[in-house]
Amino acid sequence: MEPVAAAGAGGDVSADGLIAELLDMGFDFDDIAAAVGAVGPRRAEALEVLLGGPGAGAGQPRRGGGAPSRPASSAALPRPAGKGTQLRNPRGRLRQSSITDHTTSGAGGRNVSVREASSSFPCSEAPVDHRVPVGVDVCSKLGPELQSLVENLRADCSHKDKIAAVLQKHFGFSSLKGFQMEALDAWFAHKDCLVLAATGSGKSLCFQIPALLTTKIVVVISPLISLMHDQCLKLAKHGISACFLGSGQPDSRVEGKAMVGMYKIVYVCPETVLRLMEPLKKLAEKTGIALFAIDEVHCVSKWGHDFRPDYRKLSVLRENFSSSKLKFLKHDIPVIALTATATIPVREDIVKSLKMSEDTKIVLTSFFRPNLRFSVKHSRTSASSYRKDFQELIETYNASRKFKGKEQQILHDIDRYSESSSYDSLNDSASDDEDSNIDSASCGDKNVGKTNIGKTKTGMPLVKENTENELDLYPGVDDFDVSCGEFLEGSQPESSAFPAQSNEASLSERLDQGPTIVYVPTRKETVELANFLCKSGVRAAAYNAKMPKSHLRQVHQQFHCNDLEVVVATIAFGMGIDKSNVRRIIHYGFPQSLEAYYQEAGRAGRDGKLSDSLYCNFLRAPTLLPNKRSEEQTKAAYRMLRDCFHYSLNTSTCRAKILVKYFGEEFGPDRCDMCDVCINGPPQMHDFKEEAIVFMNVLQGRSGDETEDMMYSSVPHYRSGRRRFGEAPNFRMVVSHIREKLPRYVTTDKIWWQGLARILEGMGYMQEAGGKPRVSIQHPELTEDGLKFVNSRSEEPLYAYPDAAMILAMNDPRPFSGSSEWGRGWADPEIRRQRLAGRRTGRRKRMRRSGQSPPPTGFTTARERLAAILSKKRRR
Ligand SMILES: Nc1ncnc2c1ncn2[C@@H]1O[C@H](COP(=O)(O)OP(=O)(O)OP(=O)(O)O)[C@@H](O)[C@H]1O
Ligand SMILES: [Mg+2]
Repeated sequence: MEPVAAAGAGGDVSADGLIAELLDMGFDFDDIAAAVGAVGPRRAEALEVLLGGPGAGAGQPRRGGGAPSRPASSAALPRPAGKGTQLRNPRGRLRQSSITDHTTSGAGGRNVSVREASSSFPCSEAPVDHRVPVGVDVCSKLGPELQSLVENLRADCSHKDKIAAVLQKHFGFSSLKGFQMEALDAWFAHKDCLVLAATGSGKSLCFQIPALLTTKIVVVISPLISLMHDQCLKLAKHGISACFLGSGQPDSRVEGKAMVGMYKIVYVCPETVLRLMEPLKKLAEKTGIALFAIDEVHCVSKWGHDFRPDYRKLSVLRENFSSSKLKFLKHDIPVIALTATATIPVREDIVKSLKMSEDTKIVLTSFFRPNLRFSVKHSRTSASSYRKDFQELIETYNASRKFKGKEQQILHDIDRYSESSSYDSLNDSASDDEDSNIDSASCGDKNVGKTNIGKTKTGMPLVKENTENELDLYPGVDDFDVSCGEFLEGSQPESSAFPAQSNEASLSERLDQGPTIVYVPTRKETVELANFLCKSGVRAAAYNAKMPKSHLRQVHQQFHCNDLEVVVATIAFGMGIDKSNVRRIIHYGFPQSLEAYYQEAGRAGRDGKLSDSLYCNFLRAPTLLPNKRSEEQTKAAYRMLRDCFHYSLNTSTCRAKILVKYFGEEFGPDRCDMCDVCINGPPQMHDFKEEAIVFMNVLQGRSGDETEDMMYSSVPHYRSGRRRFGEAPNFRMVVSHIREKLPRYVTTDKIWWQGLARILEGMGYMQEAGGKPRVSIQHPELTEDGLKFVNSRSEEPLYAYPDAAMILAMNDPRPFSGSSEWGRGWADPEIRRQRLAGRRTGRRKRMRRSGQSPPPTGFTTARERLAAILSKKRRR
């Protein structure tokens, strides 16, 4: 609403400012309208009128000594949308009355316009004033600008009353958050809106409330079945009818019912919405569609962390549901797009790809989550040193138990899944994010057995294909999707949606620290780690997209009922999951981007209480999970992975600051005072000049002299002369060379030098040869600036903070065994035997992976194996 300028000389504030101010002071709106109408936007005089001071005449003082009282006229104010205003539809469900002309364009809506809403403020009932003759409409005394202002304000008050009523009735909240109100304002104004707000901030209400304010339907596009399921269950608990549609929905009646407007909120996966264009047009004409909401909209962008090609096609919504295309529409059906994880380029991509209107309202809130405590734990152990890495977590849960460490029942047959999951290499986990896998597979081969996991129904052995089909096929009433296909208001009482709800109190007492989600990169690890935790006495379960839906449903329910202490999951258990008391998120292995990390970390502390987000760093550069990507996307994916790696190694900048900055936000306080970096403080800065010069010299083909003076000695450049390392020296070779040639660096291992390379890369002195995308430099090469620096022989120091890997390397120096020592080792028969055994194991593993049968075992030497092969041949 545009502010109306102060009217006339002596006006001390704008009219709307004054009205807002007086409303804040507690005066009644009609009284204010009368007063401002009479004296204009002058604070002192309007107050005089309101307080019945000199010249107020018959004006009734409203503020007495206490709180302002509601005048008699307030009886005529529009009532919140309670039972009285609800209309019964033919099917007997309660429907909310309309409040704006959002309801007028669809045939099913009741026509209540802004004017009609405002007409429930009878201006003639304004308090009597000597300047306002009895019986004269106050509004008619106002100028046209003030009149429209007053009407808008009245409509606004009406909206707010109705919103407050549905908010309280359905969700039990007393008020909307600022950003939620802004998004609703955009909807009232028929505008498209992009909402960028922190995880757990309450974005869902921005599209759920409109469904309750009109007779129309809200269509929500969501990427994950688990997420749609979660939200439908919640809505049912709040008495709001909802359903979800997708290829996993075998009950075609649900879709039919949804398309004739039987559910207030219809969740659809993107593929399905593209198929349903014509039925949706009919729905828009007959019942009306209030809003299209595209949740987790970062999936639209190729540059986001979770690109879904079908999301990109959702521009059809803006193209097809506009008043220019559908003549029965008075306004375009607004599109609201929501996410917590969009960097600035991703935001631009979203608006462009969805063809959102030019006047799209951008609602942006801080990404900072003040109750999340970020920290990184560095470990040199392998990712499977569960005992060491999870001891603390096990103790946390076992501390309050009577029988400490008692093995817990495993939710699923762990051996069965270990067997099937042994096929799950890192490669397979890439598709874990696609819950649609579950979706589509469930409609697949109906011949596959229902319960037999070890063998198929036909007795076929458990091979990868069978396992995958079988794991995803659980048709029947017990099916994950079927049972949550439709949620009628009140049809899913709290207890039936979450059967163990009644146990919550006692269980939550025991779970004094709340549940934990551990994210691991592969499906195999979900099972292995869950197994380990169960055996250590923790109530844990695995969750990944390839598990049976009945299992996934059980995990969901038990997690929500606090029956589970730990869920070990892949990214399939990420986006949108809303459980208030999750206290700890542990990333055991690298996420693929900081967006994914922030998204998953955002599952914690949604009740506002202090929660931990711990990240385990194994000091190895993470690898990119295979996926279909263009060259450009691969580069972007590497960049995201590198940002993630650098975040974990950072020792000097507040972690919350890095995260919000990543999303383009300036972090006001500069530090969160909670993360490990803020608490421990940065390490001491170090002058890396000497090491940098040695490293850069060696890169240039200089052999690296033992004396400080020779640091700059001009040994022939490897490109022009000795070509010691070939065109692109390998990092390991460079480091071995330094360690061999310069005794003072003999205990300084590769991870330290990699840290130095990161510092030099950050300064623009070093890069990966050939510009290849890498997470960590493997073939270091000096840039122009690097060459200038090393040749300048400047006396300037090179101060920097050592990163986490460098600190760990300094605290835990590793002895160096050069190639000469390796050669000497062969002379020792025991070392030789061990090395040969190691080689054999490696070869056997490689062969098994590539599907070949490994050579027979039981031979200790190659000679024995050869003899066995020869005798076999002879026998033939
Ligand atoms: N106005 C409000 N007052 C109090 N609590 C609220 C309000 N709005 C939402 N919430 C609560 O905030 C929690 C998170 O809401 P929601 O799931 O919509 O978050 P989100 O922003 O979509 O998060 P994510 O990005 O993780 O999907 C819910 O449990 C909800 O009940
Ligand atoms: Mg959400």
